[in-house]
Amino acid sequence: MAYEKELEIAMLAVQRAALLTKSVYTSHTKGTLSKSDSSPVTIGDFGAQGLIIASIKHAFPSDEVVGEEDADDLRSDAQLRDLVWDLVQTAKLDDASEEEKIGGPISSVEKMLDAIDSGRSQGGPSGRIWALDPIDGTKGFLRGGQYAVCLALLVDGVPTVGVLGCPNLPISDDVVIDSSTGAHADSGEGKGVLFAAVKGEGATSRPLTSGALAEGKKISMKPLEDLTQATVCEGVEAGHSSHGDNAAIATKLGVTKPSVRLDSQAKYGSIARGAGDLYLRLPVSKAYQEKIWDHAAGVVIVQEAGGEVADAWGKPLDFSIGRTLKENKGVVAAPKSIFPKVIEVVKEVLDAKEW
Ligand SMILES: Nc1ncnc2c1ncn2[C@@H]1O[C@H](COP(=O)(O)O)[C@@H](OP(=O)(O)O)[C@H]1O
Ligand SMILES: [Mg+2]
Ligand SMILES: [Mg+2]
Ligand SMILES: [Mg+2]
Repeated sequence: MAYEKELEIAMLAVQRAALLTKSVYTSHTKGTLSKSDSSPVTIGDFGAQGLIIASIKHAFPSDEVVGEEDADDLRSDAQLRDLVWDLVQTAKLDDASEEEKIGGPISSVEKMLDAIDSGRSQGGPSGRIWALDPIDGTKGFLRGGQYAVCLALLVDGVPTVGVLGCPNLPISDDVVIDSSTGAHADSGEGKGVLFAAVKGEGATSRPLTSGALAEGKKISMKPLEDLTQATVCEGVEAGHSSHGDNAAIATKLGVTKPSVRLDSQAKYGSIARGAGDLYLRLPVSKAYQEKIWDHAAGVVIVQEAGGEVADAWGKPLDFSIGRTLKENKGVVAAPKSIFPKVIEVVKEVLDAKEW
C-alpha cells in the first residue's frame, strides 16, 4: 500500500495526542487563552501540536509542517508552559513498541517548544507538507461537544493521507448523532473513533485506543437517491458558517430532516461513514479565509469514501497556495452522485444574496 508508514505514524501520533486532549478535558485546568482573532486556544491545543510534530519529525525529519498553533504564548508565560509540559510528559501510548515508532517522550521543555514552533511552514505547491490542527473545534472541546485531532499529508499541494481522531464520536458507524442533545459530553464507553484515508486506497474507521492501533474497517458514504431523506451536517458555531444559508439550501434541495450540528472535522468523518450525507459550510463573511488544517484531512477521507468536496461555487479546494484556502469561499461536501445538484442549489442561494 502507498504511504503505509506515513499513515501508521499519523494514526499513532493522533492517537497519542488524543489521549492528551482527553486528559485536559477531565482535569480542572484548561489554560484557555484568547488568540488575536479572539478564538480560544487551550493547553490541550499546544500540547497536542508539540506531540504530533515531534512524532512527524522523528519519522520524517525533512518534512515540513503547517500547524495552527505556535509557542509564543508559552515562551512568555512560564506557568502556562509548565502546564503544557506536564501534559506532554504524561501522554504516552501504553504499547512501548508503538510509542517508540513515534519517538517516545519529548526529552526537554526546549524541545517541546521547538516542536510546537516547527509548525510555521508557509505551505506551498511542492514537496511533502503536513497540515496539523491539534484540536479542531476548540469551542466544541470546551463545551464537551465534538472536536477532532486532525493531521494530513499534502504531497505537491494535494491532500494524500488524512487522519482524524474524534474522541467524542460514537465508535459505531451506524449512529446518527445530534450534538444539540449534549449526548456526547462524556467520552465514556463506546466513544472515540479514528478515521483515516490514503488517496487511491479508500477510507477506514477504527476505535481510538490508548496503545496499538485497533483493526480498521472500510467506510463509505451512504448511497443517496432521495434528497428528501438526506441529513445535512453543519457547524454548531453560527460565526463559522451561515446557518441561514445552509437551511435555505437544504429547503431548496427538498431535505426534510433537521440538520445535525457538530463542531470540527467530525462532520467530514460523519458523512464519510454514512452517519449523515451532506456537509454545508457557507461563509459568514467575505473576508474570512478558511485554513488548510481545518479541511485537509477531512477532504481526503470524504473523497476516499466516495464523496466530492469543493467550495461554495463548486471550485476545487486549493491546498497549494499557503496556510489558507484563499482562492476558495465556503465548503460543500456530498456524495459524488448528487454533488452537481447540490452545487447548483448552493449557487442559486448565493446568487440571491448581496455580497
Ligand atoms: N469566521 C469564521 N469562518 C469560518 N471558520 C472559522 C471562522 N472563525 C474560525 N473558524 C474556524 O472554524 C474552525 C472550527 O470549525 P467548526 O465551526 O466546523 O467546528 C476553527 O478551528 P479551531 O477550533 O481549530 O480553531 C477555526 O479555524
Ligand atoms: Mg483555533
Ligand atoms: Mg480548526
Ligand atoms: Mg485548532
